[in-house]
Amino acid sequence: MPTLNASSLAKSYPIADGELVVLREATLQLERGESAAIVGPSGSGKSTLLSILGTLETPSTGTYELGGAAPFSLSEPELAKFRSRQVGFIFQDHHLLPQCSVLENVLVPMLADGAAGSADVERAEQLLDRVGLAERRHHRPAQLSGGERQRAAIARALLREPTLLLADEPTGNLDRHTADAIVDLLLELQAERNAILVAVTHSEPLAARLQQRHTLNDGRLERQ
Ligand SMILES: Nc1ncnc2c1ncn2[C@@H]1O[C@H](COP(=O)(O)OP(=O)(O)OP(=O)(O)O)[C@@H](O)[C@H]1O
Repeated sequence: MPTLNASSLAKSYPIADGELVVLREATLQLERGESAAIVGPSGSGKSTLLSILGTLETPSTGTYELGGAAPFSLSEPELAKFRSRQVGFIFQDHHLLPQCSVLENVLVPMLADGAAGSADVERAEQLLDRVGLAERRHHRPAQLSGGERQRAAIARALLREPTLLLADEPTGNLDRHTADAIVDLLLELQAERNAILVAVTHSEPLAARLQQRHTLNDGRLERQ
């Protein structure tokens, strides 16, 4: 069984005169260490698929297993713990908390289990060192450049050594040079940790560097 095993995922939302079908058929299988790009036109369901893989949304039909577990059969509190341990999220807009320092932001994934301990702080500091932000750990996100904020977001996503890294347009707000450096860093860290990476992107340079390429068209996912 592959580590990530998504089979015939579909998602629809109720609307006034029936239902809106956003995802019709998405099947995706990835082993640890593998990466996939999800490309497709705006509104084709890419973010919806990513939300299901990240267990933030439940599919209407289909099955999903990650690391041998079936997350959608867990209770809500168990699912929240599963998600914080197994999935790291990187968004286009970094989603860092503006009132917290970079170090505090990197520790946010520990909050699902209560407070962060001294070993967590040590790991967060090592990660910040690894992403080149050691000197910036007590700064607020507003004091960082766009590329530095994305480095902090990558460190946060990796803190719990998740099985799955999900990235939604991770280079969307960056210039080409900064974007290339962020992709380099992301792929290096993914390889070091043997994690799965799934990235939704309109960026051809990013998609070209991932192993699998899938296109979503009108809610149907096809491997190319
Ligand atoms: N909670 C919701 N309720 C109703 N419709 C929704 C909901 N979430 C998404 N949709 C609709 O589902 C469709 C697909 O949205 P989604 O954000 O997954 O597309 P996308 O491919 O990621 O688009 P983009 O590239 O523009 O971000 C859109 O028409 C959107 O309006």
